[in-house]
Amino acid sequence: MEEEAAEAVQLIDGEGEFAGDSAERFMATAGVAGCGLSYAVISIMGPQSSGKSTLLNQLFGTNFREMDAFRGRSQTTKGIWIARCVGVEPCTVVLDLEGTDGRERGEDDTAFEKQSSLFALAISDIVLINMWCHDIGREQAANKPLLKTVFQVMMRLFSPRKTTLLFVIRDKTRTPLEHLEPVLREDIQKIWNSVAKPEAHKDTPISEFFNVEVTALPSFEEKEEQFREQVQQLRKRFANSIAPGGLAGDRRGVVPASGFLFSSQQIWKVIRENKDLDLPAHKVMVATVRCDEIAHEKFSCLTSDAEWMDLESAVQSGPAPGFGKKLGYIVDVHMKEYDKEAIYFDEAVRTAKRQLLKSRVLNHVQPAFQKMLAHLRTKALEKYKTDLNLTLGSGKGFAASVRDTTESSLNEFDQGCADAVIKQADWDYSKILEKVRRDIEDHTLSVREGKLSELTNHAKDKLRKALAEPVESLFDAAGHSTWASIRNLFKRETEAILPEFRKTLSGFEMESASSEGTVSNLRDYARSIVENKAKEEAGKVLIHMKERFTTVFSHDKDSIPRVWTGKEDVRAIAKDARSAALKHLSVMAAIRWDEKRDRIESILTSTLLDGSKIMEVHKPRNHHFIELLEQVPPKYTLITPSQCKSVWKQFKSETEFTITQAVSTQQAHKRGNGRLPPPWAMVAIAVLGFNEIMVLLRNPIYMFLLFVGYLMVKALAVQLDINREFQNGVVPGIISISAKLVPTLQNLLNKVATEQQQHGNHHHQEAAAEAPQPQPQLPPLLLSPRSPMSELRRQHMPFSRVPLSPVRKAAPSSPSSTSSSTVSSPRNISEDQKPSPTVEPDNESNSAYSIV
Ligand SMILES: Nc1nc2c(ncn2[C@@H]2O[C@H](COP(=O)(O)OP(=O)(O)OP(=O)(O)O)[C@@H](O)[C@H]2O)c(=O)[nH]1
Repeated sequence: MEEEAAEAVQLIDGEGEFAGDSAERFMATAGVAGCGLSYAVISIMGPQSSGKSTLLNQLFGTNFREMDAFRGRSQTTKGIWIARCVGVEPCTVVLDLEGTDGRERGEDDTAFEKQSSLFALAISDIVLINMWCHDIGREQAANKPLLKTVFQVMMRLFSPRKTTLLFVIRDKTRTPLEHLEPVLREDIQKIWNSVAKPEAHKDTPISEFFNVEVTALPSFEEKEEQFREQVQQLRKRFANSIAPGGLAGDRRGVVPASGFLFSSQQIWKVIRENKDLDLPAHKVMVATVRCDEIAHEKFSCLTSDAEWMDLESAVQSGPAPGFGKKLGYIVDVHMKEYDKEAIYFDEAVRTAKRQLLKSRVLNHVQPAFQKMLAHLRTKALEKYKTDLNLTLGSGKGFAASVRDTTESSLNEFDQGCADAVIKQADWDYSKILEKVRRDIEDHTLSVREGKLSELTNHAKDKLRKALAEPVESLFDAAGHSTWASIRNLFKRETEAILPEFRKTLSGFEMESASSEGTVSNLRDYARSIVENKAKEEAGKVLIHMKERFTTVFSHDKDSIPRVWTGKEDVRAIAKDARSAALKHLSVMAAIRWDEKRDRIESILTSTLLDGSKIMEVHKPRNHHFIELLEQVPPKYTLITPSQCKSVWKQFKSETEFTITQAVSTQQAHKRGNGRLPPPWAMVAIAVLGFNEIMVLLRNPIYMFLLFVGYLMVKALAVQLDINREFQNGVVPGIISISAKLVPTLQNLLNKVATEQQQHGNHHHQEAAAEAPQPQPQLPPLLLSPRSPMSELRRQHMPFSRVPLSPVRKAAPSSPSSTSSSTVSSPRNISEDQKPSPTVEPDNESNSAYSIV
């Protein structure tokens, strides 16, 4: 089917300017750009008004402007025009050149002719040379200068393409073509020979550069019918012209269709600047520019690709499933597009440009890949944390759990990375794999540290519970076997706890040195519990010594508080009590981890206890203390020999008064029991009071009243439960009794007759003075370090009737009345003051000092 005539547009205007805009429009509408290499370019040159446009329009269905036959011969075609042939396959474009030797430009203006001829030769596969039949063989033929120009400019093309020159003889005569053609070819050869050629092409035949074809047409004006018929015949030769054997079958150096316009423009530019036209270099240049353009276009397509934009935004918020597959596909699509369009350009150029495009594309998409890896990294670490917790929770060993969980997390990460990479890139994710490995290691370390410290703390707690309180109890009851018991306790508990700890540690698969080091640290900790407790107790040694002294001194063998009746051997008791205190001191003096027997107690006894025979402490002999120092390493010394001495001195001074009190109480008791008037007084009382005694004896009423009074007092004492009231202290006792006295009395009096009540009261007062006193109780014979000595003396003096309070008092801020000690604690302790019976010593006695 015949297509509509294609619009011809101007490619180069009459001024020699390249009409880029209209040419681009032509390329777009004619659809030439997408033809690849499958297109042909034909141009026609020849004298002005030789019917070139007419021939093209008839031959290719174009609409080049033709001269109106009735207006005379003048130039109608200015510059170069272009149109797509209609109905010629493959795609064929044809260029109509301005006629040569035209009068329009003047005789001398041949520059444009040369330039347009060179241009046509450079870009065309087939060049039609239009010539009048009558010019053949003529010396002054119009086409001779044209041919000369063609051949001359051909020499300016480096590595010229092989072009088909189709001579179209117009207005053929009766002379057959077979006779005309040899003449023409002879003319052509002559002209070729006459053209100055470079040395390299001096002997090159014309056939090297040109395929020369000849055809002849009858006159369009006179034999139009025949003209049309023969044109149709000629048209057939242009079908599949580029196929082997076709008119342009052996053409060379074709520029791909998409680069045709740019190539033409550049060639025209070079020609206009009168520079040498290096076609191979030009071809590379065209390829470079076009491949760049194609690559740029494909890159833009990729960046605005909807699928890519979706993927990119998806990966911002989390790992995108199928990332590598999707991205690989997107990249592939655009790279294939590039390949498709750039395929006909110079291979080296297009490959290089492809590489550049690929790098640019990969650089563009790589941040998304990195983002994907970052998500995978986070995911792997989270998975590791969760899985490790679960595995540890299932009771598996720590090291085994770490090993298994690390492997599965890293495998998953590796798989994720492998899915995220694309085949077009050789992205290396080993570094991030290394980072994940480090993340896992860091987390493992922190968990391991936490678990180990948890285990260690747990074991420490157990040791503390097992050792601290029992050790304290052992020190409270310090004696010969205290340190042996402590050692036994230590051994038993550490042997129970440490192996269990070691077994738990085995799950961590530590190096044996490290594991043993941890166990050893724990053993040291256990020792430190004992040692610290020993130091703590050593700080309170004075208090304990005094407690020990009091326990022994103030209580008998059955732990019953002593009543100092005068029969007791205070000296022996005091010595026992001091000996007990000294024993405590000797236990607390040093830490004994080894079972070797030491002489600390015997040295202390000989230097402190035995060395203080009378009244004052003798200075211990130095060699004893030196021996003591040698017995104990400094780190195990709790109380140094000099501190022992000082503590002992303080202890003695603070217990001295207790002994004095005991002696005083004994003397008072003795006096109290033996207080009878002298015999002469008794005789005088009997003689002088004989009458009163007799009156009393003779009057039964007096006897009766006396008896009733006694009963009343007794009843009151029972009712008020005086002993119990005084157990809470003297002042509370007095207050309580005075509050209860009146109601009790009233209660009693209600039972007795009114008259007898008055007598009863009178007798009660008398009887109360003589009523048997409750069992006398001794005051506590302890000196509190916070009680001033004068106060204690006042409380224990015979004229003081107020019994000491048995209440335990804590007085942390109470100043000590004693001299300073090198042992730190005794200033702030509380002291037990056990309930003691009151005592009524008659007078002071200094004889106690003979014992101290
Ligand atoms: N004698 C003769 N005249 C022809 C033939 N073909 C066309 N013409 C006439 O020649 C004149 C010029 O025709 P064009 O086709 O415009 O010639 P042209 O070579 O394109 O002219 P320019 O483009 O101006 O150089 C017209 O008047 C045509 O009628 C032909 O085969 N023989």
